[in-house]
Amino acid sequence: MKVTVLGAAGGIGQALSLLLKTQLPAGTDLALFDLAPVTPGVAVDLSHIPTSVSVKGYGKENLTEALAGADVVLIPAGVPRKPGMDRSDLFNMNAGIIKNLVENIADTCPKACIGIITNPVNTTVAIAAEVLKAKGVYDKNRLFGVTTLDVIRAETFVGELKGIPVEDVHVPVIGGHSGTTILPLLSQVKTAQFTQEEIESLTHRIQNAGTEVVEAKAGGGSATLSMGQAAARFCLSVVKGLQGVHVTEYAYVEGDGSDAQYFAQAVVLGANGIEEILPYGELSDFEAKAKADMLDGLKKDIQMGIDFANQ
Ligand SMILES: NC(=O)C1=CN([C@@H]2O[C@H](COP(=O)(O)OP(=O)(O)OC[C@H]3O[C@@H](n4cnc5c(N)ncnc54)[C@H](O)[C@@H]3O)[C@@H](O)[C@H]2O)C=CC1
Ligand SMILES: O=C([O-])CC(=O)C(=O)O
Repeated sequence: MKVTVLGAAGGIGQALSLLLKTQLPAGTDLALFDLAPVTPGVAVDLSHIPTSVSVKGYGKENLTEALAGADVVLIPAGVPRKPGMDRSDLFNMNAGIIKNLVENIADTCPKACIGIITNPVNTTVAIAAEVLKAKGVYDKNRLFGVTTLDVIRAETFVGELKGIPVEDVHVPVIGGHSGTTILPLLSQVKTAQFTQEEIESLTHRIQNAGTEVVEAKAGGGSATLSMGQAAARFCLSVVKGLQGVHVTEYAYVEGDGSDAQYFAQAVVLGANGIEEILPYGELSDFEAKAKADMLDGLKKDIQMGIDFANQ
């Protein structure tokens, strides 16, 4: 098994790589690629941790080697937000980075499962899909926008509010990964009941949790540590799936298109990536209205990615 991280020297990349070095199954090769000159040093640093995961760093001339034989590629390469910006403001900087990196994946490891972390996820996943299609290697069961952070935040906030252990909290989060496109389904939480006021304030907090971190970091970037944890959890689940153990995670994927072409929902991961997309079940009136109100925006985000990739 080989896992490659593109953007491995950044805030997310380093936290993620540390967690993968300590948690991937024994025998896994971990390849770290970034343009930053510190990248080989990050790999040497991690290589001193005594686990049976081998780590190698690759600088900007060695993307092909970093990707060769990869089973899973995680992409946190790109620019993060500063206070006052929306995720969509990152499009101009990050769209081209994703296009270029995914072209290289298509050429070098076209069968890899790809997890896109780079924002705006609503759009960058569409760019990646179009690039893979143009190269004739698109498999919708192997391309994911990583939305695990929305799920772990929702579970943390509900656990805190209700005073219940977070292990006992399960919150589906569907839709996309920005603002109102992030839709937590609090009506489906089995271990807690909410007043309408709590539903509204929790939904708002979950949708704005990224901004909460951006503002608290005061110009020093966005979520990196919680995102490292979220991406590690997502990656470990994909790896488990590839090894034949079915695991369910939420991710932004191409489904049946009944809501939007790409939509975050529960997916069963297996030996070929997505084995099954699970229905999200019945929504409360509040959730149904929130979904109806955000779909146009999500579709526009997706179209922007399609147009960019095909221009
Ligand atoms: N999906 C999600 O839930 C989340 C997504 N993000 C997004 O993740 C991205 C990365 O965030 P951070 O790690 O905080 O940023 P960062 O600036 O700390 O790290 C980004 C890294 O990407 C590298 N990079 C830039 N262009 C590259 C290229 N072409 N190839 C390889 N590496 C390249 C940079 O050298 C840098 O080391 C941002 O777009 C951010 O908005 C952040 C948090 C959550
Ligand atoms: O808010 C941001 O820019 C980073 C992000 O996607 C998140 O923390 O959910």
